[in-house]
Amino acid sequence: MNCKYKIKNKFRPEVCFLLLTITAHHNYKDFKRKDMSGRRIVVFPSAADLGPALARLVTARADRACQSGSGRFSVGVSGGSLVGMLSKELTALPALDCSRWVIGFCDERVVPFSDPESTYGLYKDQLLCKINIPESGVLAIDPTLPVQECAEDYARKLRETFPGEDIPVFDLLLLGMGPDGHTCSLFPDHPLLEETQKTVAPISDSPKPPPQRVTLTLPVVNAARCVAFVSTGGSKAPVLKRVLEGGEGPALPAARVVPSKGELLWLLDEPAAASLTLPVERPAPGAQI
Ligand SMILES: O=C(O)[C@H](O)[C@@H](O)[C@H](O)[C@H](O)COP(=O)(O)O
Repeated sequence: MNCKYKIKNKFRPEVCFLLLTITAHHNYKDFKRKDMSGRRIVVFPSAADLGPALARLVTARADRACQSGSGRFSVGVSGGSLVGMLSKELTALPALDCSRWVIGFCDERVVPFSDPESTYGLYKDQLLCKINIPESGVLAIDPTLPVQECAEDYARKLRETFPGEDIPVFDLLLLGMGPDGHTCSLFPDHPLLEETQKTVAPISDSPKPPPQRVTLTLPVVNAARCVAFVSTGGSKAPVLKRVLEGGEGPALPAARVVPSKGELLWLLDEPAAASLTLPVERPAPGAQI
């Protein structure tokens, strides 16, 4: 068969139409998965089903980051119920290599690490002591400092960890959301929601105890390459509807997480998603999200 015929045959109109149809279907599927703001809402039957998918997301983004220019994976973690889920799922993975990971805290309570309220303390016991992350890869606060100085010291640590970046760009931030719509330690109607200069801010009047905390500010959260909320349980259903589908009054803190360039994922279980009416994804068991 001469070359000319081969080329002619390969690009027969029906072949082109088939290729175009497949490409369009793939793009439509991808477009359909993301709503207009590039946000994806992924719903799992239960928190037990969500956990392994979260671990797959973290390790997939870690692999991607470690193979990128930086050669490392920077992830910010939150407290609350995420500590147990993330620790359980990551420590269950065989041969997880965290040697090039950097773990920061999206927010932290200014209490001694031995205090059961210390997010670092909980992660240290449940995760950090069980993975091969170097000590230099864990960005913990100095809880012995007064809250203002503690925030300034943490901002310094971020500057050193993300040299040359006025606003540190994490590869992945894992956020929770309270029943009042707070995330990190950014609470409804709090002046910190308007903070645009600081990367880390102190708060001394947290409505969720303990009162003294430090938190990443929205500029840092919204600079991340990927932000994934993890929210489970029926108690979150009403506020999730307001955050994801809109409602009266000023935007709640979780609704103000709109990454400027990065991806936004909401990982929910069915009880938390029960009040939603907008399109969501329900992945097959074991699917990569
Ligand atoms: O340290 C904290 O308090 C958290 O970072 C906080 O922002 C948490 O993510 C939400 O309160 C949701 O917590 P739950 O998932 O436990 O409801």
